[in-house]
Formats: sequence, C-alpha cells, structure tokens
Amino acid sequence: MSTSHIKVPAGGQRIVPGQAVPDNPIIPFIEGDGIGVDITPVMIKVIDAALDKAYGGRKKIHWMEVYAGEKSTRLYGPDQWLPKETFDALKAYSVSIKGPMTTPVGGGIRSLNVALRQELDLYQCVRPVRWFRGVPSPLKDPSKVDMVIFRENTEDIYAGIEWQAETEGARKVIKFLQEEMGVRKIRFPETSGIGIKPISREGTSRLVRAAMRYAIDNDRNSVTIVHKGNIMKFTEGAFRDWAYQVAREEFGAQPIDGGPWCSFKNPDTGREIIVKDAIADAFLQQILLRPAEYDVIACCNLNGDYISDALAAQVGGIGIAPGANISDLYACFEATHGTAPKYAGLDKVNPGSLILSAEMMLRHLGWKEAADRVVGSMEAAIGDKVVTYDFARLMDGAQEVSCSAFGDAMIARM
Ligand SMILES: NC(=O)C1=CN([C@@H]2O[C@H](COP(=O)(O)OP(=O)(O)OC[C@H]3O[C@@H](n4cnc5c(N)ncnc54)[C@H](OP(=O)(O)O)[C@@H]3O)[C@@H](O)[C@H]2O)C=CC1
Ligand SMILES: O=C(O)CCC(=O)C(=O)O
Ligand SMILES: [Mg+2]
Repeated sequence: MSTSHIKVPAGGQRIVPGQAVPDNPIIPFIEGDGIGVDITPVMIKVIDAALDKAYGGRKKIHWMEVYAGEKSTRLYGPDQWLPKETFDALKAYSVSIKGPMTTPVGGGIRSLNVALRQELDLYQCVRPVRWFRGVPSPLKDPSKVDMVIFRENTEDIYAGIEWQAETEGARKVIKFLQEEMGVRKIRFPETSGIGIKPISREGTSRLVRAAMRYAIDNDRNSVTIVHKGNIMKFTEGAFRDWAYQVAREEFGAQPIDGGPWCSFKNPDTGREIIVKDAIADAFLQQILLRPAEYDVIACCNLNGDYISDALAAQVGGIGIAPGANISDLYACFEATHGTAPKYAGLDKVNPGSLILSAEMMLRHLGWKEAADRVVGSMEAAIGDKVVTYDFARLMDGAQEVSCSAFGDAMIARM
C-alpha cells in the first residue's frame, strides 16, 4: 500500500507558531470514527459559510484531510492507527481539528486521542461549558452554568501505564512494591492489575498557569483547583499544593483568612480573582446545586474527563460540548463526546460540539467575526426550536432535524 495519502491543498499556507495567521491557512482535519462521518462534513460546511459571510472570500480555510483511526487502517494498512505522516502534518501545520476516535474497552489498542495529546504535548484540554438559550437542561436555571475546564492532558492514571492482572509485568511490579517498597496494602496481589498515576510539578504548574492566564485575559471571577488530595495525597494533593504555589509565586496571590484560598488582582481590570480548591466528589454535587460559584476549573486528567461530561449534561449534553487540546506550539480542536457508534452514518446526531470546537479554533486564529457568526446562527437555530434528536426529545414543540439539516439551519440564519 502507498505510504502517503495526504494531499496538500493548492493555494493554502501553513500557520507558523509565533507568526501572523495567513488569510488562507491550511488546516488538517481527522474525520473521526463512528459519527465522525456525519459531523465532520457538516462542521466544514458551516465554518466555510461563516467565513464567507464574515469576510466575503478574503479569509478562507484550505481543509486538508489527514488520517487516523479506522479510516487510516483502511488506507495505510491494518495496524496503521496513527500514521507518521499524520503526526508530521499536525505538527507542520500547527492548528488542526479532529473527530472522535474509538478506544476499545479492556484490551486492544490504547487511546489514539490520548496518544495524540501526549505526542504533541497538548497539555491543556480546554472545555468551556455554557448554556445556550432554549437548550433543554435538568437545572432550574442553567444560565448560571458558565465554566471553563482546564484539564491536564498528558499525565495521571490516563497516561495508560498499567499491567494486566496475572501477567509477568503485574507480578513483577507487585513483587517490587511488596519487597522493595514495603507495600502491604494490595488486597489481592495474585489477581490485581496495576496502574500508575504520575502527577508532576511541571505538568501541574504549566496547566494551572494557563488556567490563571485565561482567567486574567477573560476577566473571570475565580479559579477552582479540583482534586481528590485527601485520599491521593502525593498526586492529587500535590496538584493542589503546586497549584496554590503557582498562584502565590507567579501571580502574587495573597491568602484569604489565613489560606489556603487566596486571591490576586487581575492586572488588566483590577478585579479580584479568587483561587480556591474543592475535593472532587463534593465539587460534583456543588456544580449542580451552586453552579454560579464556579468559573475556571483546573484539574487532573481523569477528574477532568468526568467533570467535562457531567457539566455538559447540565447545559444540554455532550452534543453541544466543545473542546481544544493546546500546547505552547500546537492546537488540536475536538468535541468532548466520542464516536457514539449506534448513530454512526445515520445523519442524526448533533454536530454542535464539533462546530463549537471549530468556533474555538476560529477565535484561536483571531477570526472573531466568523466565530461570532457561528455562535449567533447556532443560537438562532436553537431559538427557533430547529434541533437534532437529543434536544428535540426534551423540548416541547421542537422541529427535529438531521445532523446535516441542523448545519443548513445554522447557515440559513447567518
Ligand atoms: N475524544 C474522543 O475521540 C473520544 C472518544 N471516545 C470513544 O468513543 C467511543 C464511544 O464512547 P461512549 O462512551 O459511547 O461515549 P460517546 O460520547 O460516544 O456517546 C455516549 C452518548 O452520548 C450521546 N452523544 C454523543 N455524541 C453525541 C452527539 N454528537 N449528539 C448527540 N448526542 C451525542 C449519545 O447519547 P444517547 O444514547 O442518549 O442518544 C451517545 O449514546 C469509545 O470508544 C470511547 O473511547 C469517547 C470520548 C471522547
Ligand atoms: O480517548 C478516548 O477514547 C476517550 C477520551 C475521553 O473520553 C476524553 O478525552 O474526554
Ligand atoms: Mg471523556
């Protein structure tokens, strides 16, 4: 089989980190498995329309398909889940967008999504969660939900360092823990699988720094460090301590009532930004009961995964939950949801998450006018109760439309 399948579009230019974004950038995209085939073309159509409306042809994305997941195994060969040329393209073109990719449960390949984040060192997973007027919600007042999750994206138990139960690897690690480290707490050593949870000072500091900067740049009220540090003291507890340290040492935060909560003045607006922490289990009930008290959230990888979907449910579900994976050099935008296999190819699901991820990408490029068109047209379509099945089943008097028809409904309202 051929080893090269990427066709570089003529007439486009690379985005180079640190340089001005050209008017004709080449943006690589991965279609994605499952519902990727439904939502990705709709996202491209909506974004092209928004650019056209906003700039009348002066700014245009040159989309370049790159391959990963099931599609790349069909093109490159059966074990080619993440071909090298895909990685190379994501790096060379700096800004990209991807559909979801399947990860089998229990065995099989490790997550391609996680591999991408780790390989490109996309250490910030940024997931804004806010309510769009008219979207059905289980909350009495979903307008109070306006949070931005900063999830550490390269460490934690999510790094996939583990050994299967009853294998040579697991036996070796357990023997080491028992004999070299004096561990006596493994309840069933003969049949335990083992996972490792690395959390570092560097990994924590850079993530928390990004969350604080976001709070400053976007004039937010608070940053909450979410952790389970009472139980996992040297990983999640250290995450909390290092996070407060960043607040104090880099942002000049001063303790409130003796600490550990602290606050600092936003240097741009003069307003106070509170830095506080919450233990993850209690946090999950508080965001339901008192969502207005939370704003920017900084957390470790696994907690961020759970919090993302839980918070999305409060504002309509993962059909409308966008995200970005960001490093100091690269950005790869992707929805919060997965491949929803039972809906694959049915032209049924909500393309909103991927479209709003692309909207984040437009803002990242500095193309605010087009981003505003995307948000405005989505608000207008939902306002007219023209929605996909996920919202329609919870709304009175809704007109249920397909995935592609929702995209068209947005375009008609631009
Ligand atoms: N970043 C990524 O690429 C991610 C990949 N995954 C992978 O995806 C696969 C499937 O995971 P699963 O746990 O089923 O989670 P999914 O997010 O794929 O789907 C769970 C449910 O969420 C709802 N949903 C998801 N997407 C949409 C959408 N666009 N519009 C409306 N509703 C939607 C559906 O709910 P309902 O049934 O109520 O209609 C669906 O059944 C796994 O292999 C997993 O590893 C998971 C998350 C992220
Ligand atoms: O990689 C996967 O399959 C799941 C990832 C996930 O759920 C997430 O990043 O939110
Ligand atoms: Mg998830």
